[in-house]
Amino acid sequence: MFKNTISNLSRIRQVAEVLIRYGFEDVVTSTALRRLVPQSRRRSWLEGEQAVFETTRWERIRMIIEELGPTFIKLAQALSNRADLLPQPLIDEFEKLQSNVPPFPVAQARQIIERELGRPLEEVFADFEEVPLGSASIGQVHGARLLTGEKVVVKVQRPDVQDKVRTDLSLLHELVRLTAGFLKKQGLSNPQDIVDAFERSMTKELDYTSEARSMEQFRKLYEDYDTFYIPKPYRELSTSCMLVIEFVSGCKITDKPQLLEWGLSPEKVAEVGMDVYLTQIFEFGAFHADPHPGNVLVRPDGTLVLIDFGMVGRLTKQQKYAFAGVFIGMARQDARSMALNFRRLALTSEIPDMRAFEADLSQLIEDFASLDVKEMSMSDLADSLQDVIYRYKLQVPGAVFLILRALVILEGIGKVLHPRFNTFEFVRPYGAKIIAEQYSRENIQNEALYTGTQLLALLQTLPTDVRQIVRKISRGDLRLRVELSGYQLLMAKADELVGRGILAAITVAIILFAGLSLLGNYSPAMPYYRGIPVITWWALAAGALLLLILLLLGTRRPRRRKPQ
Ligand SMILES: Nc1ncnc2c1ncn2[C@@H]1O[C@H](COP(=O)(O)OP(=O)(O)OP(=O)(O)O)[C@@H](O)[C@H]1O
Repeated sequence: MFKNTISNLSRIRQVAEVLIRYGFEDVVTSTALRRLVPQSRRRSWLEGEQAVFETTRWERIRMIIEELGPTFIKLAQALSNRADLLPQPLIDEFEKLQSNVPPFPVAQARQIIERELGRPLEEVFADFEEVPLGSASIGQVHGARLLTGEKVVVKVQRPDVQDKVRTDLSLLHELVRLTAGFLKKQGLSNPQDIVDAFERSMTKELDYTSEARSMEQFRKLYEDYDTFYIPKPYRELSTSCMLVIEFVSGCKITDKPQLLEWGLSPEKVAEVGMDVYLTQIFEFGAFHADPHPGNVLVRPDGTLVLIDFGMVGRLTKQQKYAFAGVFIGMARQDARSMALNFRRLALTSEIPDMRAFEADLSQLIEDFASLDVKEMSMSDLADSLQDVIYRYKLQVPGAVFLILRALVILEGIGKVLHPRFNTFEFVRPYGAKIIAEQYSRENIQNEALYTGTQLLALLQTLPTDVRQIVRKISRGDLRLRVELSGYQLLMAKADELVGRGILAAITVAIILFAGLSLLGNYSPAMPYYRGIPVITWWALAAGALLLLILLLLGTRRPRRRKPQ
């Protein structure tokens, strides 16, 4: 506890120092510097960081995040598709956030490897490359060769990264708690949920055994594919902060000159890439969530290789059908079906104003229908769908955002390889497949079996439950406690409705009685009718009519309001 507080405090100091160094405003005032920075360090900051002051505010925010380390970099990357929350120039900067950060010394990497293996490095590896192949915010990757001769890569986590991320996450939780009111006003109603989800994904990314498990799962799913390969993890040499994987050689998928030199068709490579991804999303419901070009390699024989399974998205079968249903609804220009599938997809199925929601989806369909297929872009569609999700505060599974982001990245890759690349042409056949799968005999049987099992469970417990109730009734000690939420409101409403009903009944009776009697029997010569002056009957009828109008106005339905 004490240790936590101390590390939190020292991290707060570090964060504050970085913020002050880069300045909150476009110019760092010398007064602010004088007050906050000791004389000895003031000059070096001003001289050493001169370039900082020539940058824009958005660039400076990106630099601050880069300097604050892995947690903030990953958070900014996760927020880089929230166009509803962040200004576009900041999103552009966040997209530049490179995972390439300077490597840490190889001596430290060796130390970590030996600690994790529990023996000297030479007892496992015949060679170990000193210069890393890549280094990112969480770890770095070294090439190596096992004593058995196999070429491998060793992914080693940065020293203390787990502690640092834990401290940052606790700071983030605290920050969100303190600013919840402000964030709510900015339209972010569930910041704590966002941080929770982020914490879950960071925790997974920090556990390399979870990455190894995902690789094994995907290797199994794709074992029959000869156009696609996933390298093998060496589980016996891996721990939560060190991962040994089979080495694969290949070029980046976007390296068109290299593909052409190998005699491969870039268009074909793009097709295979898209196919592999769409099967992950629409068939397996589990997908590699970070398909940036550095993670998708191509071998000289054209086989596609995916590396880095640190972030994997998953959809349940029902979520998968609902997600596909949104796309199918759109392709069929059916806003209602799109809306219903969105509702199935949302974790809370409440959509306050379904009609307005459907109207907005109709508009979205119209906007896209007016485009030529060539003009359609996945990134525009992803923006529009995300906009609808945020506007109606739909709590859709996080995997949905990951899919949209992955499809946008893939579209970018496709366009590099194939000038006329169109994501929608690839997605279309999957729609038909999904419909066929959803209504397959097997699925219907499974659904029926599930419902049947539920029913059976109910029938099994029913006789006992009924017997118990009957016994209580016969003993006279059955008590019912009914709790209704909004009971008071309900009763007040009921009172009001009963009052209105009686009034309406009386009014209608008077109108009928007075009106019909008068119309049937009235003659101008008649001063009285049934012993009452005719003028009184007229007054009664007019009063009743007025009452009826008032009643009708009172029961008028409130006007539908569009959510903001
Ligand atoms: N199995 C492999 N075979 C060959 N090279 C690899 C392999 N795995 C990783 N690399 C190299 O190491 C680099 C970093 O690997 P990886 O993407 O797994 O690490 P990371 O820390 O998650 O990085 P990032 O966040 O940038 O994706 C890759 O870009 C690639 O050059």
